Amino acid sequence: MRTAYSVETVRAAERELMARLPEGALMQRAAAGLAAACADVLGRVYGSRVVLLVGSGDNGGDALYAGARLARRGAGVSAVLLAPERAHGGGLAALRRAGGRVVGADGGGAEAVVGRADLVVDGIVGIGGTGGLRPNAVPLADAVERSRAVVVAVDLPSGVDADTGEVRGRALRADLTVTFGTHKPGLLVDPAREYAGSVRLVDIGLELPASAELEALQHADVARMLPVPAAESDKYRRGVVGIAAGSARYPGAAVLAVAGALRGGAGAVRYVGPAGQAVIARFPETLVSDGGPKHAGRVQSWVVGPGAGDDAATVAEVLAAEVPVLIDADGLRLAEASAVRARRAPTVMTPHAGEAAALLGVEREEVEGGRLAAVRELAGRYGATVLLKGSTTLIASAGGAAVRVNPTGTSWLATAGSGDVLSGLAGSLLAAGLPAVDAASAAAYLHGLAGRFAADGAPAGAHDVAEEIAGAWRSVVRA
Ligand SMILES: NC(=O)C1=CN([C@@H]2O[C@H](COP(=O)(O)OP(=O)(O)OC[C@H]3O[C@@H](n4cnc5c(N)ncnc54)[C@H](OP(=O)(O)O)[C@@H]3O)[C@@H](O)[C@H]2O)[C@@H](O)CC1
Ligand SMILES: [K+]
Repeated sequence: MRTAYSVETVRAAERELMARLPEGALMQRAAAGLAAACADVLGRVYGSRVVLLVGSGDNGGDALYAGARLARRGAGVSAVLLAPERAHGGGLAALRRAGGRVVGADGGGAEAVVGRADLVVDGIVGIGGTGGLRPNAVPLADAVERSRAVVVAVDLPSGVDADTGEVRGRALRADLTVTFGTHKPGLLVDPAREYAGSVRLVDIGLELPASAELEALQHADVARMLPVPAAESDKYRRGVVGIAAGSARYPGAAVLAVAGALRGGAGAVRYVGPAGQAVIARFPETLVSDGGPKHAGRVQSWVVGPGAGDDAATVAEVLAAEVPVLIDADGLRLAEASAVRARRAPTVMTPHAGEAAALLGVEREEVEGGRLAAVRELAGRYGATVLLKGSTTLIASAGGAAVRVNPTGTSWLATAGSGDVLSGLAGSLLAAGLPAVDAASAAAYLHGLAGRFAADGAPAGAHDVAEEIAGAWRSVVRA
């Protein structure tokens, strides 16, 4: 499991550690890790041209000490000071001793130096930052974008919000971010994550609490969650998932939700709704019934909503069931908030940004810009586990535990019907007995991998994604 901690927690851990170490030791650890990463990126340090963008705090200090290390190995290092009178004194002295030079930020000279750089180190601001880049950094950011230099961000790309992943204004785009002690939420959540490039974590010895702000599952975590049928399992013990989806107008949504559900580990899939013919033609193993959910027979979980059109009665009927329920797509619009809140069995809601915005009564851009706040707010309001789909899918539970961020997503998944497959898959894992947050996050993980396998560099349809779930499952449990 990869974890991320808030700035406040990082600061507390830093204070505790600093009290036990000689002054400056922590910064030296950070700078050593940063210099090593820069050397890797450069390949050949000797003779390379390195430009440090240095702000007013310790983030700039890290950059200066790392620059000194690179200068001692023969790099030509120039530091651009954005706040000359507040630049880290020790770091500046170290750089000068190593033969580095200092360039003023004003007057255009700095931009010319950036234009000739092989490597730019962004030490403008780290976890002490608020808001986007300040005006005097903007011409430099332009010069960096125009240049062919590789950009390495120190701790965070400057201009992004460490705790929320928001980008309120201009930020510097990095190819690599070297972060210290732990990931910060902004490195895992869009839009900030996109600015970070790849992320390298340098251990500086911080001791962090057990519960993190964010968690990103990895293969081994998902493998532990996935159901394994025992010798004596019958279909009810493996779980039966009910799918109440599709309409005369959208029969395909039912087919795709069933396709996902059949690959999710439940022992059987029941379908109720007007698309029974289409479902059975494609998947003869489905148990199709034409009464409503109440008359469908025993299920251990329900999925309601994909392609449901305006069938509010079915949504209400499903919400009254005392088994875990997943609400998706049209179901999110049709569900009564009070009926969701009144449920005692777990509820999972799977909105994309537009649906989440409608539920919260805000603009879509607000959700996209502040995904972490939006998913937490929805989970709290509905007393549900909420999976907010997107380039970084987030899963929050009502209790306020760590938010999960799915690391396997791919933009190829932004295709019609892909969400229907996901809801069937997650519903199936719920029927198999996974806790709501695990069912939702394991489903997102497998779905993302399946999307990557299906696309493999070329567009793929939602049914292709469903077919690759088995391959994704195998790759997770065999890793
Ligand atoms: N924690 C750890 O374990 C370790 C931390 N280490 C390092 O220290 C870094 C944190 O250092 P830090 O506390 O000095 O803050 P930092 O980010 O350099 O900001 C400095 C000042 O910048 C200003 N400012 C604010 N917003 C701004 C903006 N948008 N654009 C421009 N300027 C802006 C604001 O001052 P203001 O101008 O508002 O008075 C703020 O106080 C951390 O990221 C890591 O690299 C490692 O060395 C070792 C282990
Ligand atoms: K930075």
